[in-house]
Amino acid sequence: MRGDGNGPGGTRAPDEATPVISVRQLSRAYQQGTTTVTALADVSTDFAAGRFTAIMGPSGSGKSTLLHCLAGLDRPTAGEVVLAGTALSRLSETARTRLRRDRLGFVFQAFNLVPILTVEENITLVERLGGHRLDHAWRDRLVALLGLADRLRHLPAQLSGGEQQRVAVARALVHRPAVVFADEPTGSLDSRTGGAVLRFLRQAVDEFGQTVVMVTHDPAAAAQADRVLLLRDGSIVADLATPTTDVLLSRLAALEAAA
Ligand SMILES: Nc1ncnc2c1ncn2[C@@H]1O[C@H](COP(=O)(O)OP(=O)(O)OP(=O)(O)O)[C@@H](O)[C@H]1O
Repeated sequence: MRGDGNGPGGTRAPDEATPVISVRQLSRAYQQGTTTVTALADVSTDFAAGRFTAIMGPSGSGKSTLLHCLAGLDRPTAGEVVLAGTALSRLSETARTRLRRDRLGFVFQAFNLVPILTVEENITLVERLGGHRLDHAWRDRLVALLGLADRLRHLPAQLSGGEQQRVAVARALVHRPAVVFADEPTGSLDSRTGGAVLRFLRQAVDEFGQTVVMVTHDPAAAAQADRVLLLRDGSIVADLATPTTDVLLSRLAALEAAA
């Protein structure tokens, strides 16, 4: 069942009514020589805790820019992101780095594992970096759920793409982040292994109350989400509740045709 269940390691699921991210009049412009490119134009929305949101849209519509601004990886030109109660614009670069490390989890298309560390060391990297004391029972549960128990001493290069992405997912969830940001998490995987990653993200939301925000080009992946935001030219043009793959395909085709 969606939206209820226990939080990570047995805590209560977060209150769905409380936005974990609030975005107000967010704009991001890039200067390219004498031209200004508007990547985001006056975006306002909220992301409820314990929900799975996908962000879709044609190439260049601003998906990555939005994700990067939400996660404090990029600074907007105007507007504000309040993440887990903290206004990002007020933070120094160091404080934003700390917030990303301590409160957020990231899954990228290219896995981004540390090649010289074992699977176990990659999963617990946050502990080495920040003196974070991890809940080892929760870590072991994640390892088991993601089918990684017999891979812990391997190096990333010894794993398949699907296994590497499952390690990245474990690393993203192990410190119980306020939000997991996933940028094309299935983009480098075939549909079967990508499906396993998506099912696990869905399970993390349903059973552990995790909040997930994912950028994807794949309508079948986005159809796993509770909510899909469609972007065009840096603006949200549709906000859809549990759309099917077919609905997303036709909405995206209409956006491409109108471009
Ligand atoms: N660092 C940058 N410098 C200049 N322009 C940029 C930069 N990053 C993004 N842009 C521009 O901003 C717009 C939005 O880019 P963004 O990468 O957010 O789109 P996207 O929807 O994620 O695209 P894609 O699906 O192709 O990854 C595009 O026109 C892009 O060229």
